[in-house]
Amino acid sequence: MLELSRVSKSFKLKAGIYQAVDDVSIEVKAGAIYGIIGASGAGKSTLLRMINLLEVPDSGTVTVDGHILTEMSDKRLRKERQKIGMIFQQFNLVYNVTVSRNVAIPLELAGLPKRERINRVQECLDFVGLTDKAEQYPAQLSGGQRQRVAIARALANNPKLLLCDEPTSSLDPVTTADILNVLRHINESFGVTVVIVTHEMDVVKTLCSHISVMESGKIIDSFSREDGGFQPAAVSSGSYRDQILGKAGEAHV
Ligand SMILES: Nc1ncnc2c1ncn2[C@@H]1O[C@H](COP(=O)(O)OP(=O)(O)OP(=O)(O)O)[C@@H](O)[C@H]1O
Repeated sequence: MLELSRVSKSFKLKAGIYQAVDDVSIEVKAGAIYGIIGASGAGKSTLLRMINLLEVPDSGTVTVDGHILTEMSDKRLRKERQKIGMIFQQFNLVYNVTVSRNVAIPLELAGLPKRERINRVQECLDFVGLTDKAEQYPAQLSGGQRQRVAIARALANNPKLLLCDEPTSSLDPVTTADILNVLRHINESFGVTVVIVTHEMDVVKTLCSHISVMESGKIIDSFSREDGGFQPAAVSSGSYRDQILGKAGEAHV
């Protein structure tokens, strides 16, 4: 479904070049919920943003659903991006328009006729349980409700892939559990592949079938709980693997 092959990204800072992502390769199978965990500054968000080319890699290739995004024209890329939804820690809603308009915006950009747009907005708001908030403004909603609007917006164009950048880091534990359930429901109901970046151990523990640990711009460990088989860590990721799996290999999702 998704393949990052030897992607790197550096930023020019006053102090010099900073290597945020360093020669990373990952493969995400269709239908997976793939977690990327690591400390602040490890390069997780930069890596995630390279999947839809919000951040253009310096080198390496990004392939989504058989299409090589890194080789596409801008026009083609805009089209392909419609198949990739994204949600953020700070929701990134448009605050001066209503909830329903927020969800409608990607449909307008995709050129969907008005009647179909209205129906699709309603479907998406129904799915996240916010039908009654359609004409409210984001500022009138709680954090969890705002993230639900962002999820509805991300789902509007029926994406095959949903990218989640610290989606629960601004939320309390109860609301976090609630949003994780919505993400699981999207994965199970629509077969949407989910890639989630987080520094919260509980998020990957409860949600993810595959996990990569990131440190200093590199993936230092990757493992899966799906088939009970775990690849040995290239470099020990110590507490992450142990805490996620319990004593290595014993825990199951
Ligand atoms: N646009 C940018 N310009 C300069 N430096 C950047 C830019 N984006 C990210 N960085 C730097 O790259 C490093 C990795 O950032 P990134 O946000 O990918 O890490 P992260 O693991 O997601 O951490 P966090 O959870 O704190 O966001 C950080 O040191 C950050 O300051």
